[in-house]
Amino acid sequence: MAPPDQSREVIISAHDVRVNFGSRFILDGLSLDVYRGEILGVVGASGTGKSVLMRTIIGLAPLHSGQIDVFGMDYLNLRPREQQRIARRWGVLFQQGALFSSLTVKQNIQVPMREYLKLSPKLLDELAMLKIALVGLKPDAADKRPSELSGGMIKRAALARALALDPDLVFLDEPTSGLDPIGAGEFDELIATLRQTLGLTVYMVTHDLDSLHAICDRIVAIGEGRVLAQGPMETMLASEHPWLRAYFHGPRARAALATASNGAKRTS
Ligand SMILES: Nc1ncnc2c1ncn2[C@@H]1O[C@H](COP(=O)(O)OP(=O)(O)OP(=O)(O)O)[C@@H](O)[C@H]1O
Repeated sequence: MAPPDQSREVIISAHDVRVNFGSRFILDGLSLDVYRGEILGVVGASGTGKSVLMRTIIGLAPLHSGQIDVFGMDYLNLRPREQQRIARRWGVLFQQGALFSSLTVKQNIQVPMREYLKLSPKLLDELAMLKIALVGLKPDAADKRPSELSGGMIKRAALARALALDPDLVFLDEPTSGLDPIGAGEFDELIATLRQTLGLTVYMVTHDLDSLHAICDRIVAIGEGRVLAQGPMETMLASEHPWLRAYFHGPRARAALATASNGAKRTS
């Protein structure tokens, strides 16, 4: 494994993380670093614990042992008030968006704002409309409920909610799953643009090889409860691990690689 990069600021540092449900350890000695400003892609076979790791980092799944620092703080062992202060510096896009179905897009975006900020209704509306524009939704999406939105619009609305508090860090759980290739490509571009313009650090769980090629600076491959490999795409392509070979050299991977090197449109 590559030595830690001392020259870059570490935003998330996970060390020897173990997470279990009953007698089964999903994560068993996993260590990784996430650097400021990077887009990190987290990959692994289905059920290897990618979502569990993301949820553990943000305190939604119980850590059995190990250490996780976020923004240099041992988040899980802070007092609730300090945890709140840290948590408002990140936004989360859960799988399927996880929007409140009874609320409009605007109201969904305002949920974290109401929790953390004391603002007038007028300002809350203005801020929500700004976020809606930021993620490329039309203003008329504001008053729609999730059931009235397409899959791509739901992802954008969920991203707008993740950005509600101007976070430094966003967690994205399979942001392009369920989108058609064009929609997925546009969503990748949006993430890359937001990283650039807002200076975000992006932690992205994904199965999408096109996304990995198109926008990820580094990739972490998870399996057997730990990190199998981490580094840029070249490191993944050079790995001899059987799962990595199958994943990064299979037919879908070849198509994604061809797409990336031609700068062409995605394949389905
Ligand atoms: N609350 C829970 N209780 C018991 N088992 C759980 C719980 N949450 C997750 N698991 C188990 O942990 C394992 C890892 O789940 P996780 O959702 O992290 O996988 P994943 O790598 O994200 O998979 P996918 O790529 O399919 O989304 C699975 O076997 C899952 O059933």
